[in-house]
Amino acid sequence: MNYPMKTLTSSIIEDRHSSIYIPYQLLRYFIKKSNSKEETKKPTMFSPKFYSIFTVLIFLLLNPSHAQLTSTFYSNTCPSVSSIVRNVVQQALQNDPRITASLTRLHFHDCFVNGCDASLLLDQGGNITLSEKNAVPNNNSARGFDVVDKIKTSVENSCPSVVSCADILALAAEASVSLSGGPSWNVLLGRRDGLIANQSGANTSIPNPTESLANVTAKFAAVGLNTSDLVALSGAHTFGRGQCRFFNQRLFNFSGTGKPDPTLNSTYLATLQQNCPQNGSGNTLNNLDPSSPNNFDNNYFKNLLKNQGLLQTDQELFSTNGAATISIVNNFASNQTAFFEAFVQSMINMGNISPLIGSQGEIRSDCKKVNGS
Ligand code: HEM
Ligand SMILES: [Ca+2]
Repeated sequence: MNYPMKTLTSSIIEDRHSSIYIPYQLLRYFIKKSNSKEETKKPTMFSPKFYSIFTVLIFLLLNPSHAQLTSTFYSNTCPSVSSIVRNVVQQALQNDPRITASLTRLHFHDCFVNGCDASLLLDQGGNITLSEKNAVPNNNSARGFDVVDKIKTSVENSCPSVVSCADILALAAEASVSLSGGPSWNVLLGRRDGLIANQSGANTSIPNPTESLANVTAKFAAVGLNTSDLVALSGAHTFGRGQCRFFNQRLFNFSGTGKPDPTLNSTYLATLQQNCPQNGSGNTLNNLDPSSPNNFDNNYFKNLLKNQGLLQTDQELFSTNGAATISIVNNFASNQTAFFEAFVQSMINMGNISPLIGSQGEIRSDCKKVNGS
């Protein structure tokens, strides 16, 4: 399935956050000024008006801050990058049914910290004193780094020093979703790799699974994502696993009540209590979507309607009184196409979080370390 980009030009320049908003307003000002005069002469060469418009246009062309990610970024330098990435993910999937989920999560954990700059992939050592890999949300949890390295090697073999690790994470997420039965889309590319990691940023910016909907919403808002993005992207919990330690606070003594979380379906609760006994290993794995654990579909939302969300933050999307997220969950539960379309748009939104572009950062040759270190 392909999702054509919306009529971009008008929406982009009307968008106050767009880097070309200010020059656009300037241009409007000059046009208004010229229209307000009784006789509207066309600007001729060497007239002051011509220079004003000319200056604005030159500014637009030269201002690097309006450069953006594009789906054609590697069409000349690495035209088959998408299929190279896809092939390696497909290979890995043959031995590990979970890998597509794990790779999708890596892009999320990268983008929420310093933007989508592959900061997550840097190993601790040398100038990297505190890696993101060792941050609480990632340590003994984030996985798939070995497959990212395989993808990078395969891409470097065809197109050395051209494709960033940040773009590889975005491409791997798309390949993962579509190989698991979800939508396909044109990934926007042109990100460059950062030179630093931000462990404390990872600890604070990535939502944790026991916080309130208000908190999670605020953490999404902090990176420019709204409530619809939150619900759509949470739908990624349609595949992959969660360890007991991330939700066992719900099972026996929820918030000091001495009882389980009341928004847990009783049959589902019994299964989870059995799989995650008190004083058992917190590392035992559970399917995030018990109804279709490896398929990218809208069952995640159907589960929420039945009080079968695994994480507290999952169930909160549907069970928080009066929340704006409830109607979105209902819509996605009843309409998989609506979910897929929203998911694609929100993945693009997430992939656009403060990318490094132009001459910022670098193209790492090894995703685990900054070049020359
Ligand atoms: C809304 C806030 C979110 C919270 C609190 C959250 C939390 C978690 C937690 C605790 C796990 C289990 C990790 C483990 O047991 O090791 C998990 C797994 C996962 N998350 Fe999220 N997540 C959120 C949003 C997202 C988003 C936006 C995506 C992607 C777009 C995503 C994709 C995944 C995937 C695919 C897995 C399974 C990974 C695997 O099996 O390796 N999550 N998440
Ligand atoms: Ca599923």
